[in-house]
Amino acid sequence: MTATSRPARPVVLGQNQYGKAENRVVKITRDGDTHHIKDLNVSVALSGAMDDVHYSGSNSNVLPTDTTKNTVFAFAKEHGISSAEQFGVHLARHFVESQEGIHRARIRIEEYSWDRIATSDANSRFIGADEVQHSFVRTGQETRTAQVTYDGEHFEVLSGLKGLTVMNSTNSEFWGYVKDRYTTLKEDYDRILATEVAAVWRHTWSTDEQRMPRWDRSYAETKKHMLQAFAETYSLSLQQTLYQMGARVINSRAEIEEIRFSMPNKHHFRVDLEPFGLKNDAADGAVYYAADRPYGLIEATVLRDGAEPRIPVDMTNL
Ligand SMILES: O=c1[nH]c(=O)c2[nH]c(=O)[nH]c2[nH]1
Repeated sequence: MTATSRPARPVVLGQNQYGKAENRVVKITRDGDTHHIKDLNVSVALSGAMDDVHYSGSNSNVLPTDTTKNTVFAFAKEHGISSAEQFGVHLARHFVESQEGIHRARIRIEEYSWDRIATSDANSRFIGADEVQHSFVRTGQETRTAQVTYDGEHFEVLSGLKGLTVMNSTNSEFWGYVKDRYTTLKEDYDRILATEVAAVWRHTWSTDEQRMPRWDRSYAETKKHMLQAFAETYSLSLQQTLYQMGARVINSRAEIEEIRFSMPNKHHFRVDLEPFGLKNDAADGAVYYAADRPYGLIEATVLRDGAEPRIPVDMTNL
């Protein structure tokens, strides 16, 4: 070693996890001639005593990712899928409790929903007035999400949705903001407010002993409260609307103590039609240019007072 050479720095392994990502599992349940669809995208991430596989290549603690994939499909068949959250709880518990080397499991799920195709064809097999029992169209609505983490003692369940596009064609203003030498935006006293809501909310439920929420009902109610608050808020900013949506959920749902939103402001600009001698006032029903980018991006967490903020600031992967 020369006087100037330095010893190699010791290197250590940091956070690590592994598993099979994006298992696309579709489960059909037949109720007589009436079929039901559960369409999920399930990602498994496991961690625990995994130093050896990284340092020496010993696989003695490694449950293959292929096995985690098989487990997802086998559980769908053996136990069914009552809700994304329930399925996630079941899988997370299985991986941690069946494998000594696995200490933590995180299951992320996206759920795609389908609507029944309505038809009036007399030859079709109907459920209700005119719904076919086995023909569906993917709804253009939101994607439901769930993330379940289990460490052997506590579960953390984050439910959510993304792609829920909403618009108020009035009852929105934006004025009184800071103006500097670069500000050109005109104050607006009657504008369109539109956004594509992405939200993640954290349940207080964390162990088997306490009663589990009824996941599907909790989801439906949470979405309803968000939508009602969006529709009922006379908005002076998207930030204010976001807060009202979160507050409505926290005040209405005891099982939820934190909710985070990421909401792009889908700008609709009133078109200047003066060159054509046309007035284009909101009050008369205006024509707007729907810009897709750039967009304002409004993000915030709303919590029950005293609750700890635990939903990650960047929730794009949840
Ligand atoms: O609701 C809004 N919030 C803003 O912060 C903002 N900024 C902007 O240019 N338009 C808007 N609208």
